Amino acid sequence: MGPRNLFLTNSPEFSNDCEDNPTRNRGFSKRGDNDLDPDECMQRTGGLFGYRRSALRLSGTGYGDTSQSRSGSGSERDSRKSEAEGGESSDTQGPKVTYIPPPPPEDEDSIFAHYQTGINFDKYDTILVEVSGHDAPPAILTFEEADLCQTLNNNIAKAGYTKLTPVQKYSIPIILAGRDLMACAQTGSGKTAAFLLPILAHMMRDGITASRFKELQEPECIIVAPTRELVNQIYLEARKFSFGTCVRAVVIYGGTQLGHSIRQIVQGCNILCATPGRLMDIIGKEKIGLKQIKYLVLDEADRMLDMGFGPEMKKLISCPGMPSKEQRQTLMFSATFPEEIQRLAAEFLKSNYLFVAVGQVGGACRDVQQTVLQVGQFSKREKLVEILRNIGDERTMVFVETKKKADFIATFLCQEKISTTSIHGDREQREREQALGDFRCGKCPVLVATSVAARGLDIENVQHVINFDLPSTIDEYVHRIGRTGRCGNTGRAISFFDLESDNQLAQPLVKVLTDAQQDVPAWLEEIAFSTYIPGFSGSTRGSVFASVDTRKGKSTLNTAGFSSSQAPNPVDDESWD
Ligand SMILES: Nc1ncnc2c1ncn2[C@@H]1O[C@H](COP(=O)(O)OP(=O)(O)OP(=O)(O)O)[C@@H](O)[C@H]1O
Repeated sequence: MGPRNLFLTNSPEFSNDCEDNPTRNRGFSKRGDNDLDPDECMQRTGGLFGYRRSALRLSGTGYGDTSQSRSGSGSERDSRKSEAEGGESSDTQGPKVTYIPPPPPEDEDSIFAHYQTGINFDKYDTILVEVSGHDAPPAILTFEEADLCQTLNNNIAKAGYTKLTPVQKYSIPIILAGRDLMACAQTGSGKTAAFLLPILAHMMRDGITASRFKELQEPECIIVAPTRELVNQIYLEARKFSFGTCVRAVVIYGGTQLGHSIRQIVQGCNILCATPGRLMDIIGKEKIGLKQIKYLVLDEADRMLDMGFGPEMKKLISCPGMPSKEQRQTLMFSATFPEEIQRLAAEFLKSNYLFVAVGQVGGACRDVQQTVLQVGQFSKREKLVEILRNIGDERTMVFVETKKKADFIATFLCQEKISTTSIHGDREQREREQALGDFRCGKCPVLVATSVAARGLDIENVQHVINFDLPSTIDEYVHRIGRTGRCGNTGRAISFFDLESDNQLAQPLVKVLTDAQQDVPAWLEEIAFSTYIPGFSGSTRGSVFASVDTRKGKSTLNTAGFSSSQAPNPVDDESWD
């Protein structure tokens, strides 16, 4: 039997993958003493199905050293959603995790390495911005107006930032004014610096003293995000902007040795970047005290508050010592913010929080050229290979729906002599980081990923995103395609639309394409029309596509400070609502 046949027999296209209930897998598990990767726990506890190795053996497939060795780190059960999470929940049973991530490079050039803004960076200025809530401070137009300290200004310059992005123009003065904030801005438009810079400015103003070794550290700021790779990225940004200051940022996440996390913390910790599971474990071990918390940041906030992570976040804000919402500043950022999640968020925020929406809430980045192709399940692999051969060596992320399929497609592409690696929740953390590293440096220009890589990851030069499988929600689609077209650069997204399984997504997809001024195929419009649900607000399968702050009293401005009635609206306002 040739390799192709081998794959056919293993093919998820022919198998009936188990689909888990997303809530069953995550966020509700117990915690104890041992050092178990919460993510793996999630998969184990997810199903009362025990701990098994994947049936898909990859040895001898040519998938090579960039590939997945099956590590026994996860269960074979693939879940459409649990995986997405890439998730972190917490639990503490299972084998001891010994992985210690290599320390990031310490030299200044590496710390400040950055990629260039793209040709459309200046177009950000024309995007409409809505600010809702009372007494919002005016936007700033330049970094100088923010009046940050000299060290921060130096770091901003070394990072290559010369001009503020819209979300930064509005969020920085709001945070500097001490207000709570929910901010929604398109993917790749600089939300990370929008919260890091004003927090650091406050810390400098308050005269933070150098942290020292203590068994119990009391950070001033906690930043949580849904995936390990994302918190690590946020940490690297925090380290960059705090360079040369007394502020010490620390990162902790699942899949790494707990002892290593503790050692990082006890050396001093002002800003703690963490995935929820590891954070709660560390708090439980009394290595982190919450009394000094002044800033709580939820990045990818809609994800952090949904059914998967929401309970964990609630536990966090009710932990002993955590200052009440009146006593701390709570900041939430995302590119998508479904209305029902906005309502949940109110529990975390002061009642006078401000809401900043840059462009259409939940809208796709306009710098991404989106194409939707009708491709049936059985033609997808052939089409993928055809597209990848045309693309050549340009960096491409291929999203699939399940972990098993990620393994399968990555292996298949390697067999087709397309240098590929993969990232998903069943891979060991070491392998995940290796895969990301190989993709970042171009060693493997194709990264096959589940939704674990959909949010937040900022990788230079990703020119293409291919949705081999469309995700189950439109918000997920927006995040996935946002891995390209970042910071004013252009990118392309190609999505395979399967008439057998994707029709529910047609209507919100047409809306996202239209809002981003993309061509909408006639066949897709027809499907959207035939599946039209009156009153439907744009999303599918449980998530609602928000278009506004759920509260009243908004004012609409563009980044130059014009009201919406004064400024030309570049967006077709037609709504499915
Ligand atoms: N003012 C700026 N000038 C130049 N580059 C910037 C500026 N602000 C941010 N960047 C760069 O733009 C890239 C994207 O920023 P960031 O990752 O914060 O986007 P994001 O809005 O959080 O995206 P996502 O929604 O995908 O999480 C990063 O490489 C960042 O360093």
